[in-house]
Amino acid sequence: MSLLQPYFQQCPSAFTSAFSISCPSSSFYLSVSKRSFISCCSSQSQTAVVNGKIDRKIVERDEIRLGLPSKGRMADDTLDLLKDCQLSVKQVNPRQYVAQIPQLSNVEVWFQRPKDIVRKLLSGDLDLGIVGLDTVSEYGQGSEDLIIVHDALEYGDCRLSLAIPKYGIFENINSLEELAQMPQWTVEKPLRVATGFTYLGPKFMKENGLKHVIFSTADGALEAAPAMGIADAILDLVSSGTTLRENNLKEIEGGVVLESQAVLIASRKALIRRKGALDTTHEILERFEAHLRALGQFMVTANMRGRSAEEVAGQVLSQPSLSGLQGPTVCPVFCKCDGKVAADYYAIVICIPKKALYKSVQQLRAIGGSGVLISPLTYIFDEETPRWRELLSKLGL
Ligand SMILES: Nc1ncnc2c1ncn2[C@@H]1O[C@H](COP(=O)(O)OP(=O)(O)OP(=O)(O)O)[C@@H](O)[C@H]1O
Ligand SMILES: O=P(O)(O)OC[C@H]1O[C@H](OP(=O)(O)OP(=O)(O)O)[C@H](O)[C@@H]1O
Ligand SMILES: [Mg+2]
Repeated sequence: MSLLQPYFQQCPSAFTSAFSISCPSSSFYLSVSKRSFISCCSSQSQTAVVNGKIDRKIVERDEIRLGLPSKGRMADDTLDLLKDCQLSVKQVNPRQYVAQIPQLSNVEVWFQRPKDIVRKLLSGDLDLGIVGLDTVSEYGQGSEDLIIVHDALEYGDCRLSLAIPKYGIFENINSLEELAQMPQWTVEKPLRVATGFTYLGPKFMKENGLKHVIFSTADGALEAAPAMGIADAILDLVSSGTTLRENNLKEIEGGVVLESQAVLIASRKALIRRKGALDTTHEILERFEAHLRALGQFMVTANMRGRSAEEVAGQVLSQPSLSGLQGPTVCPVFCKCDGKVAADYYAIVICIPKKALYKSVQQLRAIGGSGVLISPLTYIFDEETPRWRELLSKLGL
């Protein structure tokens, strides 16, 4: 029953109809239906039952609502990303939960806890949001109304991973398979897993054939549960691994449920039905893509001797790390020799991946490049981002 507690507290009236508990032959699984999340939220949407299905009408409003994490480790990085994309959020004071982005006049920012962002997207109270993929997967429960618009915002990296003690009966257990085969787990005495992920946890165990498992919830400091004797294993987020190490716990092969980072998500209904939502999403997506793409690249200019622009371009393209985004830009550099204006060398401009910086400089030198200048890039706008095409196709547009 403890698993139900957090949801029950928020939503007592929805309790009986919203939750389903099933006890497959020898295990205990709990699932919380998608609808329960909808009914748990104080929705502004209007609900009707059409052909036995809930049809949620979209409530008219002029603003597009973007949910951002109000606290925790995602909050500052999210504001930094928006700022880097020239979308600074103007919040009058930190305790005010609504804010504006002057560059996007039709957008209203609402600061919420990450899990509430997902719940409010499902209920129609938000249109767009930024949270970790772990939160979307846990609280979105595969809802078709949630669309991942950008799946890699390059911060908030972590993984949802199963961990067990390094000591005692687990000393020689190093994989999920070995854990599943331990004779200790029976119907009467199942493997006890402490987690905040009560949807993804049971789903993962079921998919991996672990039969005798029981879950309990806790909101934080889960790593203490095995040493306290409350649980045998934990399922929690890991990034550096320090918390696990400091608590004598280890991850196991096959025990990663999900790799997560920050993502931009949207409500499908809002994108399709709310005026301006798709255009705003396009602009935010383009800005994110342009900024994140530029983060990984340097702009390189260099001088090269050659008889023609084609000859110089040919030399540059002969080097594997110098092909640039679409090939090199080659410009003649003119000088006056013996009274005649002529181009005897060329300036080249290319983008190179930051990872290949030194290799690229070596290759440029090898083909006679000199005066190599490296500058950071702020944005790379392509003709059209692949993610925008993907979004349109997910929406059937
Ligand atoms: N150790 C970590 N390293 C990197 N990212 C993390 C880590 N832990 C959590 N995250 C990411 O940050 C998100 C928010 O985590 P945070 O702990 O700030 O909030 P929360 O625990 O979900 O909120 P609350 O404690 O109010 O329920 C997580 O959903 C995950 O995507
Ligand atoms: O692998 P590490 O880098 O050590 O990070 C892992 C820890 O980070 C998260 O907790 P958080 O710090 O968010 O505290 P919380 O338990 O209050 O959520 C997570 O729940 C782990 O406890
Ligand atoms: Mg946390």
